Amino acid sequence: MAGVVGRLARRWCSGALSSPLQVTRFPTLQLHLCGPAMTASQKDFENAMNQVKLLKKDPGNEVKLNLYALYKQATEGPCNVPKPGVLDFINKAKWDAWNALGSLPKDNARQNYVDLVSSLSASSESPSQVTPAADRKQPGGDALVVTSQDGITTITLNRPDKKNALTTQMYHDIMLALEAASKDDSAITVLTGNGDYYCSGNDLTNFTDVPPGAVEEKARSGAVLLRDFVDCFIDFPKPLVAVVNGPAVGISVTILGLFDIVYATDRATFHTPFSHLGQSPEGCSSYTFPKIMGSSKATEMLVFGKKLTAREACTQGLVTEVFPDSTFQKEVWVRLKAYSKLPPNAMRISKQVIRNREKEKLHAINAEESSILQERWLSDECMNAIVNFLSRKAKL
Ligand SMILES: CCCCCCCCCCC/C=C/C(=O)SCCNC(=O)CCNC(=O)[C@H](O)C(C)(C)COP(=O)(O)OP(=O)(O)OC[C@H]1O[C@@H](n2cnc3c(N)ncnc32)[C@H](O)[C@@H]1OP(=O)(O)O
Repeated sequence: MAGVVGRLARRWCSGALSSPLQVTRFPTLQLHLCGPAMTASQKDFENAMNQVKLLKKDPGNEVKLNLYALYKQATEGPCNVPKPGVLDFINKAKWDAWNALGSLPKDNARQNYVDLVSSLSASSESPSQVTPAADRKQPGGDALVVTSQDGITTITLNRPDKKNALTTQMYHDIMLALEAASKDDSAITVLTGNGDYYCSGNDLTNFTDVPPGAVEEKARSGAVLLRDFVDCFIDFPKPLVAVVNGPAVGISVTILGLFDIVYATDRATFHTPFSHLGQSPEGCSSYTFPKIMGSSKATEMLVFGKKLTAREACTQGLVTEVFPDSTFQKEVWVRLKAYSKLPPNAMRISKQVIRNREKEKLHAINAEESSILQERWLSDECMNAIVNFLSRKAKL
């Protein structure tokens, strides 16, 4: 369903469909500063277009028409195309909605569009009231959605139909998103997932389509990608929070040791089945996990693939706090919004004080783990496990 809504949302945003309602707009920091008379900026508008992609509920045809009409009015001005024929129902409905806006100025239409999207976001169950950062590059389609509001930049894994498995493109995009978040004016950065999973780890199809004779090169470039990816987490300068909205597998679990806070729904599980996959730990977990939970508990997870419940992971110190699934989103975002109002420089510096003395060591561990994994990817154990998954013979 989310995928369908997302696809529809893209169509509206590209002007194919569309929208208005008078609603209370959700104020951004920028608009607070500018005062109430300001209208939405182009950036707010583009943010709102991105936000539509994250709506979990289909808002219904009337709202879609409103969105369409406001989008057209904001970008092209008053309706300027011939009225479609009476039997061309869909285009006529769209034309009527746009035409009904009359001579509404573009600025007002833009503002109304932002207001409407804000009201839809607030009433949906997704991380509430976050507005996408329009200036962020979001390549690779919508598999990654970056949003920014209230001092929080949120990076959302958005492949719910694939349990948010990470494609190579997504690794690159997450690095770009972290790079941008490290420099933007947000105080806190969040990683979360859309749908019932947080993340099912590395997309195992990353191992397919390797031309004969190119396996070693693929493993080498994979190890470079992994190392660069994990380095970005080691070096990330602001408080980094994982909002674990469901089960987590593989690399999405191991890198949690590099986050500053991990909030989890009680539905989440934490699973690192590396031996089952013929692989070995990454994300600095060979160091962070024993440090966090002691070496025998870390061995149960990383060597024997023991799956932890959210509460077990919290007891072991991997998770900061567990929330009932029914109130998870609400409680977590209220908490994070409060934290995001703390002085950002103080938070950055305190994070540095806590983390910096470990950085060099973590980079060395990351390099070592990546190099070991490069060898593992070439092993029969690993290749068999991937073939078994892809041929639907084995799941975790
Ligand atoms: C040499 C090349 C290197 C490339 C680049 C490397 C970059 C760095 C790599 C870092 C190392 C990382 C290691 C890990 O993360 S190990 C963990 C890998 N993950 C898994 O093994 C999970 C596999 N998935 C499952 O076991 C199950 O899908 C799961 C238990 C997660 C859910 O089961 P459920 O029954 O609820 O749902 P489905 O299986 O039906 O899943 C729905 C669809 O999603 C697809 N899916 C899910 N997870 C993955 C995945 N990890 N990779 C690819 N596809 C995945 C699944 O196939 C279904 O798809 P279809 O609907 O099309 O069948």
